[in-house]
Amino acid sequence: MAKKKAEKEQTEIIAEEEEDAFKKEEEDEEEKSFEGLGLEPRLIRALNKKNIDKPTPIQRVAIPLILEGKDVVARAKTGSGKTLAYLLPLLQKLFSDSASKNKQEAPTAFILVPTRELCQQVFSEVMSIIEYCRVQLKVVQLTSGMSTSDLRTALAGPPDILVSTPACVHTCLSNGVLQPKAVNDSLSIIVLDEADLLLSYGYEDDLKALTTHIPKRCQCLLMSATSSTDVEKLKKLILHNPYILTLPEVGDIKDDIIPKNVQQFYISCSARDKLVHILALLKLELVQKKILIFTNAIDTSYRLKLFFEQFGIKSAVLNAELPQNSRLHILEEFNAGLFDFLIATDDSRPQEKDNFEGGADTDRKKARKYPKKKLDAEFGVVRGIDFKNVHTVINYEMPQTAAGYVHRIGRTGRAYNTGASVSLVSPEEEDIFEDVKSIMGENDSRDSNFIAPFPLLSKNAVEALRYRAEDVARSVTKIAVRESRAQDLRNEILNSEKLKAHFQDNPRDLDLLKHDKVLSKKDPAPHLRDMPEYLLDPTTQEASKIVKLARAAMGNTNSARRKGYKGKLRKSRDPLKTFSAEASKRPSKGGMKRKGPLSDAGHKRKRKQSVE
Ligand SMILES: Nc1ncnc2c1ncn2[C@@H]1O[C@H](COP(=O)(O)OP(=O)(O)OP(=O)(O)O)[C@@H](O)[C@H]1O
Repeated sequence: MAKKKAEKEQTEIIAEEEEDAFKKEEEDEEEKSFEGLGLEPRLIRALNKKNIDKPTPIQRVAIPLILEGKDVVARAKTGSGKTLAYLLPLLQKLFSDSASKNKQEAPTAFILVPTRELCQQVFSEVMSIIEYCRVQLKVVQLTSGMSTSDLRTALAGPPDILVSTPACVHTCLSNGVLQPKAVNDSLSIIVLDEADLLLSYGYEDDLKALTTHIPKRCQCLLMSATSSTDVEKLKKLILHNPYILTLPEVGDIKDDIIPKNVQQFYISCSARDKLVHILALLKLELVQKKILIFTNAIDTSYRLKLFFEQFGIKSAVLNAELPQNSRLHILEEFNAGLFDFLIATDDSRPQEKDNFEGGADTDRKKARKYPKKKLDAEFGVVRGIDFKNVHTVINYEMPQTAAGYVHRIGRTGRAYNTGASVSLVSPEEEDIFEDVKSIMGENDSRDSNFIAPFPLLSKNAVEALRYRAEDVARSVTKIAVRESRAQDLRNEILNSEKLKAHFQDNPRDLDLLKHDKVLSKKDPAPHLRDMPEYLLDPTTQEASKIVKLARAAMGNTNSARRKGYKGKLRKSRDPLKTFSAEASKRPSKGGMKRKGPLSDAGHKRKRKQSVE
């Protein structure tokens, strides 16, 4: 009897402990949810509609602090969700302010970004949330092409949120469209997004002109992917409130800025052989779509486009030379999944200082070695642009700095998605590749940033395509490239005006023009478009099949993407982690941590049952 009583007591204690642990887990879970961060139901419903259900680490830390009114300096990896980290609390504040709003003469919130593309991106993001929330907030974006009367019209009202580059705000202050006193009276929150770029894009004077009018009570937020002396400078320039917080999860190590869920690979080959290698990657489908290819020069991107066309691969180019409306449209179409291959040239910023601790000097030296032409100071193909659902980034040419590399590969593996990057490295690019490797960490540390040789492409597969690739490459002459580039530019300039007018009337309409249209007059020859079986190396064919299976398993198809489906890569199905065309010498590399066979939820249910 006594034994039975003791046993019962023991069971009760265990049950209580289990219950406590369960409660704590539930509390932790709640804290990890958007509700637990103090966001209001309208915003959470809007997030659900966008298929966003749980906050990223930066959002978890930043949102409560911003809601409390703290100044925040947030440094977090590319693609970690910094935009929503400041937008959600900013909107919540404006929702509650709008109820008690007095007559204002200037916007309540400024969001300053370094490029027009980012203006558009942030503007669209704010608009989509506001629409889902069904609240009456006015948001405007300013672009440098706007006349004084356009600016005056845009700011009439005034809007609640202004999204702009610092230069446009400065213009408005100088020409009286914005009154300094009104700014001082109305401004209650200012965000500097991609803060590390604002100074290197030459906005220092514009920001200085604005800071004198920022009231002391104004909450200031600085968001940045890298830490740099420029961010420090900005902190001193803009942050009034002495309570400055650097988020605890962000340390000073370089790992912090490199997405861990991007598997990085390289292929060593001569500069000349890059064409046949990239052809093999795409034609044999060894990398998953959508694919963003980077080149350092615009001519190279057209050369690639013309080359791909001969093999029936349709792609679009994106560069600083194209008119702004075309660029925005190309980005929107690519993001909507209307085409799968985008060739971007990101060589347009002459004065960017990419600062990594320890890497800055080398980076700058390298950058100086390659003089750059100024094309459009506000254009940023890479920095901060949210290319949606890019699974693979290919560096056809290595970027000129290690920081450039990080920002390029940060275009994949965004938020909770996974991705891969493949860099084609010629002997001339070994120096920069060494710099990149030194930032990524050493080979033997086997950490997730390690860049591995690409495992799926065998030598035989490359050789089988060589004859065709070289033959086609010869036909893509410098003259052909120049003509196509000029023709494309002429078309895009004409289209740009059409796009402008059209978008004014139909802001959500995308399917107007095709940017992945063919440049050459010749149709691809059937023997190039459809690779004959005998040319396909059996090992690589096997690899290709597995990549296709993985894509199907992940739901990573065009139609699925268009429906907004976000496939989550499972490590076990990822051929890059399980397969090697060159006999599997390398063990697979760790990417994102996967949950065990029993998910947290499963555990919880089981435990609860045992308690009951
Ligand atoms: N909590 C979340 N869950 C899932 N997806 C999210 C979440 N938060 C943001 N995202 C998505 O992740 C992508 C990247 O977000 P965002 O552009 O804000 O990253 P970032 O940190 O600003 O990157 P960068 O430094 O490159 O600008 C976007 O498509 C965004 O919609």
